Amino acid sequence: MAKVLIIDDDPEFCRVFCRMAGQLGHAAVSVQRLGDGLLKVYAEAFDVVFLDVRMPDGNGLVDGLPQIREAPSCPEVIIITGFGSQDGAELAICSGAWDYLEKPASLERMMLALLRASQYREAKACRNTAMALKRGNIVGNSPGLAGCLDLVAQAAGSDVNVLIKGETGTGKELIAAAIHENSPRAAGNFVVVDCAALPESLIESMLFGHCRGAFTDATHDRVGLIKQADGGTLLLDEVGELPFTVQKAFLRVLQERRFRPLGSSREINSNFRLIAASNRDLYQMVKAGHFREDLFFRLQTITIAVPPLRSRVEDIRDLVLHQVHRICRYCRIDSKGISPDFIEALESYEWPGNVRELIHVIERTITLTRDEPTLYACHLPLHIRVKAARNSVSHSPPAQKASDSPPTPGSAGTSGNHPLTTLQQARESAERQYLADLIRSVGRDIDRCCRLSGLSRARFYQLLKKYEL
Ligand SMILES: Nc1ncnc2c1ncn2[C@@H]1O[C@H](COP(=O)(O)OP(=O)(O)OP(=O)(O)O)[C@@H](O)[C@H]1O
Repeated sequence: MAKVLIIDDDPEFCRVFCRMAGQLGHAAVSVQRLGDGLLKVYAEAFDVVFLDVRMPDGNGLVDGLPQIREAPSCPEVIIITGFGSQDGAELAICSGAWDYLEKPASLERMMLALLRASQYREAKACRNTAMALKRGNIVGNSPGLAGCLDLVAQAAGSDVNVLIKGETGTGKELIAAAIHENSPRAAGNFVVVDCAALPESLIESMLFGHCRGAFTDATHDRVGLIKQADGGTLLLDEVGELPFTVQKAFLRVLQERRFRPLGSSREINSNFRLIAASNRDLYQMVKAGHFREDLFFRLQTITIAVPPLRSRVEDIRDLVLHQVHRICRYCRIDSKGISPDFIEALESYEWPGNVRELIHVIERTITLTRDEPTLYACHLPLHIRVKAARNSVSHSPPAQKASDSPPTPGSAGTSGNHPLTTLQQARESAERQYLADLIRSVGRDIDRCCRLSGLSRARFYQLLKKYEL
C-alpha cells in the first residue's frame, strides 16, 4: 500500500481519484493549492505525489517538483497536466519526475503509473533495509549524494560494470571503494589503476603482467594489476587516458576475463569486477574518435554521476565539521570551534577542485591558526573571502553615494540601468571588508595579520592606508 498525495485544483477530480486509489488499497489524500501540498509533503511521508501543473498559486512543474523531490520522504512525483507539451515532458523527467501524464488520462492509466511507482518504492525500501550501506569515509547527506549512494547500493548488489563520472575531486574513488566494500567481493582486493599516471611504454606490462625476459628490463616475473584484482574489484581511474591500443586489448579481457601476460605463451584467468571512473566526457571522446565506442558501451551498465560540490552546498557543513575534527586529531591539537561566517564563506565559493580543494583549504587554515580556539571567515584564503564578499554585495547591493562610485566606462548618463559595480569596485569593497574583519578578530598584531592574509608587511601597510583602517 502506498501513501499518496494529489495536488490538483479540481476538487471533483481529486475526490474520484482518492476513491479509486482507496479501492486499490492505497491511502490517498488531496489538496487544492500548491502551497498546501508543499506544507504537507514536508510534514508527512508520502510515497507518490500526483502534481498538477497549472495551480492557482504557482506552476507545479517549476515551483513544486524540485521542492517535493527534496522533501524528507523523497516521494516519486507524477505530473498530470491539461496542457501537455514535449518541452514540459522533458523538463519533468529531467527534474526527476516519475512520469508525465496528459489530462484527461484515463484513471486506469493513472492507477497503472501509481502501481509501478509504488512497486519501485517497495523494492527500494526492501533493498535499503536488507543492506544498510557501509559508507566508508563518505560524508554528506545532500539529495545529490543520496542519489549516488542509492546507485552504490544497487551496484554493490550486482556484479555489472559501473562507470563513475564527475569532476576532479568529487569523490569518485571513494564511491568506487564503497561499491567494493558493500559487494560480495569485499574480501578480495580493491585494485586502483590510475590510467593517467601509467607511463605509456609500461602500461601493458603493468596491467597484464610479464614474464622474466619479456623485454630488456624484465628481470623477473611480475603479476599484473588485472590478475591482482582476481576475486575483487579493478578500478580504472581516468579511463579516458587509456591509450587507444590498450583499449582494444582491455576490451577483450573484459569479454573473456582471460589474457596473456607479456612474454608468456599461456593465457591466465582473472575474475574481477570492473569499475571505471572519468572526469572527461567519454561520449565526446567517442565522437572525436579518441575512445572506442564498443568499450564505452561495455563500461556503463550502471552509470553514477557524482555532482560537483557547488551543486550540493548542503554537504559543506558536514564535510567541514568532519575534516576539522579529523585534522585537529591528527595534529594532536584541541578541536576548534567554527563560527557561522566560516561556513557561510565556504558555502558561497564555487570549489572548482571540489571536496579535494575544500580539504586542502581546511588543512591550510588549521595549520595557520594552531593557537586559535575558533575558526572565523577571516582565517580563510583571500580568494574565498573575496568571493563571499562579492556574493553578499550582489545579493543586496548597498546604496552608494554618487561620490563613492566613479562612472563606469560607457555608462555615463545611463548608470541607473547598471546596478552592478565594476570588478575593481567589488574587489576593493571585498578587500576593505576582509582587512576590517581580519583586524577585528586578530587585533593589531601585524605579524599575525600578514601571516594569515599572506600579504607582505609593506603591502599590508599600503592597504591599511588606502582604506583608512
Ligand atoms: N563525500 C566525501 N566525504 C569525505 N571525503 C570526500 C568526499 N568526497 C571526496 N572526498 C575526499 O576528497 C578527496 C578527493 O576524492 P577522490 O580522490 O575520491 O576524488 P576523484 O573524483 O576520484 O578525483 P580525481 O578525478 O581527481 O581522481 C579525497 O581525499 C577524498 O577522501
